[in-house]
Amino acid sequence: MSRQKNSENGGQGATSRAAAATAIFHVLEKGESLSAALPHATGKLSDADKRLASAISYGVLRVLPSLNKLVGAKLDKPLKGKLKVLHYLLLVGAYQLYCLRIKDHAAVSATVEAARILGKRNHKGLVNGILRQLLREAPATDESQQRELPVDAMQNHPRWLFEAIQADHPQQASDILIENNAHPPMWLRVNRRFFNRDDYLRQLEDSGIAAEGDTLAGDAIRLHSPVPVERLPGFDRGHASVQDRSAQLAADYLNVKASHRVLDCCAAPGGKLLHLLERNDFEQPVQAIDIDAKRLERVDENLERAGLSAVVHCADVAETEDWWDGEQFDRILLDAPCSATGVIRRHPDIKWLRRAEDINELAQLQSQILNSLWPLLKNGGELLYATCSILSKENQTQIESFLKQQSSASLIPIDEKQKTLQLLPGERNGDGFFYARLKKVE
Ligand SMILES: C[S@@+](CC[C@H](N)C(=O)[O-])C[C@H]1O[C@@H](n2cnc3c(N)ncnc32)[C@H](O)[C@@H]1O
Repeated sequence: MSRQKNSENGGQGATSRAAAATAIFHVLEKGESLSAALPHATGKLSDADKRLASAISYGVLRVLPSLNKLVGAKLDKPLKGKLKVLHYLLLVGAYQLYCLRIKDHAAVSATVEAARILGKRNHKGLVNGILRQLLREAPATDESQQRELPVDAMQNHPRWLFEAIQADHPQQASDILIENNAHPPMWLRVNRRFFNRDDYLRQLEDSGIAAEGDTLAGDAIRLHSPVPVERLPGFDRGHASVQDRSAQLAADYLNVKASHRVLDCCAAPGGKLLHLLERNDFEQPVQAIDIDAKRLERVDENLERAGLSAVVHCADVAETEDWWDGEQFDRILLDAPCSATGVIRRHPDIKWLRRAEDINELAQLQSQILNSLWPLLKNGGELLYATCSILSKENQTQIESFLKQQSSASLIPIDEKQKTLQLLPGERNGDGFFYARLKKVE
């Protein structure tokens, strides 16, 4: 893996290295997601330091085994207990030396100083010694300080996941593993209420942001390089939102009309809900449900930013008696809880947080939710089942067994070639996603 461009000179910024080590510690030792651990770890840091801490922690989790091997070989004995955070700080140091364009001396001094911030002043010598050993053994090859981290895409996945991907996608497995370690592009969704996509592309061009539209997802724009959202024209007024192109296809496949009574299950943080509302003036409010009150706050924020509204319930969607008023729906979007194995390039922590046994449990939960929702659909109505998984147990196999159980369910093919749609990570530059369109027949 070659180095990412990074403008930070690293002369200061020990706090960002300490924050990255702390966030990684919380993911790997406490089982927190990186998106939850980072805000805690970075707290009051400057925006630039937050960005650096984020880039380092995401990067370390992408190539964790490669870094563990590199650093582990330099330690006389493993760092355990209260010293474990130092192990993660060493990974943070090694990641900078191998994968970021930060001058060696700046990366080393900021990382050594971070040991003090982490309360390990007595171990500054250890951190310094190991990072300098790494520098000696792998001198940078040219003026750009290029140094290659030996990365084996398979090795950078847990074995169970490698085997599951291999079993479900034997032809594409090695491409999937490589994509999972890549940096994902930034996709936008243009709000049709304000602009068509060509207008917004022109605004981006005027702002010096290079971008292009997707051929299938009509509102999707891919930026050639990611930018902070504040740079996006009209972002604070809801003119555009960040959403992967694969996720944007839900708004097409749900096949809604303004007259429809629509239910969005598992709706937080509201990406697909907002897309539906941006495109349609529904005659009745869309109902949106999620079990997670904290994540539902994001739905409220997103609705407010876009000046749109929906009826939002905090409930377990499978416990329909707790929230359903008894009137059936024309359309149901079920964006089911899943392994998220299609979005590993965006959330590399998934590789280390998920366990093999989670997949069967998730498949059972998805089946339970599907079966609980089916009676809520009108005859002739449609349910769109979606996951950001690439594993068959949650996708094709799940839908096949549902169709066997529910005689009133039939599949509407995605197009003339495919009954359901399994997108793999990186396909058309998008995330891994699955869609099945189910219709209720009498
Ligand atoms: C893939 S995310 C949904 C993303 C969302 N549809 C969007 O487009 O922004 C899955 C959601 O399912 C929710 N969830 C999980 N189990 C649930 C349940 N039993 N009832 C309701 N929501 C659930 C989670 O809280 C999570 O927000």
